[in-house]
Amino acid sequence: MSEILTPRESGKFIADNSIDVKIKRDGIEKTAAIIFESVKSGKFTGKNWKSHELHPKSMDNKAIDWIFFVDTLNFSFWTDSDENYFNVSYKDQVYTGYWSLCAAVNRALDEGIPITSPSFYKTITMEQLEKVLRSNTKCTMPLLEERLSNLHEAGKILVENFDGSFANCIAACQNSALKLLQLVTSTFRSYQDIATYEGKTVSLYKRAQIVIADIWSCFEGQGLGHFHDIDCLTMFADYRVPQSMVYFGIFEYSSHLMEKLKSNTLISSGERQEVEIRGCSIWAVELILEKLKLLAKKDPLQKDAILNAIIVDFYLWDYAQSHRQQMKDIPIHKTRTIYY
Ligand SMILES: Nc1nc2c(c(CN[C@H]3C=C[C@H](O)[C@@H]3O)cn2[C@@H]2O[C@H](COP(=O)(O)O)[C@@H](O)[C@H]2O)c(=O)[nH]1
Repeated sequence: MSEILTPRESGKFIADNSIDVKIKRDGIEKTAAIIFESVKSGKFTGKNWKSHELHPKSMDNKAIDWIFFVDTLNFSFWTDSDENYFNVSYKDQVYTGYWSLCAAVNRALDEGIPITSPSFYKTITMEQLEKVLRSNTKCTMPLLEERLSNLHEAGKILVENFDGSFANCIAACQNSALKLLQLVTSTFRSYQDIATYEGKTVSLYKRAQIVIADIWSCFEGQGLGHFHDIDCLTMFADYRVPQSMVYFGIFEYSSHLMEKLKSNTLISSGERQEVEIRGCSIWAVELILEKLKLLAKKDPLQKDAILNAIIVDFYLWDYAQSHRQQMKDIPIHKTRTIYY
């Protein structure tokens, strides 16, 4: 296999050659200014991750195994029609999408099921997984078979090679995010999120990067969550952030692509248009970050603000979650995949 471009190199290469997705300079400038104001006002910080009621609050191995379990299943929650949506009730709240996965995991733990322990999920049965992920509706989370095999693969490797916890994978990487990224993507097949574009092998590594970002967020950059090179990560190329990209005027889709998305046409994993949406997401966040850093440099009070692709990504993702109504006419791309 030809040399694999890093996610950042992949983002630039794809954006430079993209046909159906254009990145708009003025959208970049405007969004950087909006995010900067939000960071400046303290409304948006890296602490948002931990403030969510479903995310772990402790900074220990239990939290690490929770995060790795969730991120091993953190993909493809969209359903082909709204009435088929599954949802999970937990502590008097109803959750959908990514949050329904988190709610289901916490519900299972409350029920005494050690769902996040690799020694448990390495041999989990489909029946047990269906019970853990059960929905209020008759619908199940998509790709259950793939979720089961991801868990069997990850559980087996962690028990046999890392003494039963993902914490030992982190400990083997001398606080380097890059080393941990390389370990995760070379050890767990389900995290090998790469594609071919214009003859080159590009990497998006969405779940491998978000698991590191989630641990960094949960540990507030300390202890096992301290990564001296955390800024080497890019954003996490999923199907939700592109909605924000269109909303903020950063992305302009060709009419051909927009018609395809609006007609709910499935795009297969690795297809050119899918890779362009994901690669341009990565590059657009890099361009926003570059502007953000310039704004912070000019503002003495903000010169020490924590600014990286993670913060920009979380802002855009959380914005899409809290502005569903405003974004309801912006279609997501529908690719059924285990990678995001
Ligand atoms: N780029 C990016 N993609 C993210 C997340 C998250 C979890 N974010 C929380 C954790 C920390 C942040 O502060 C957020 O509170 C999930 N996803 C992806 O979204 C999709 C699910 O969407 P929906 O069907 O609407 O739930 C699916 O591909 C999933 O893999 C993120 O942060 N960034």
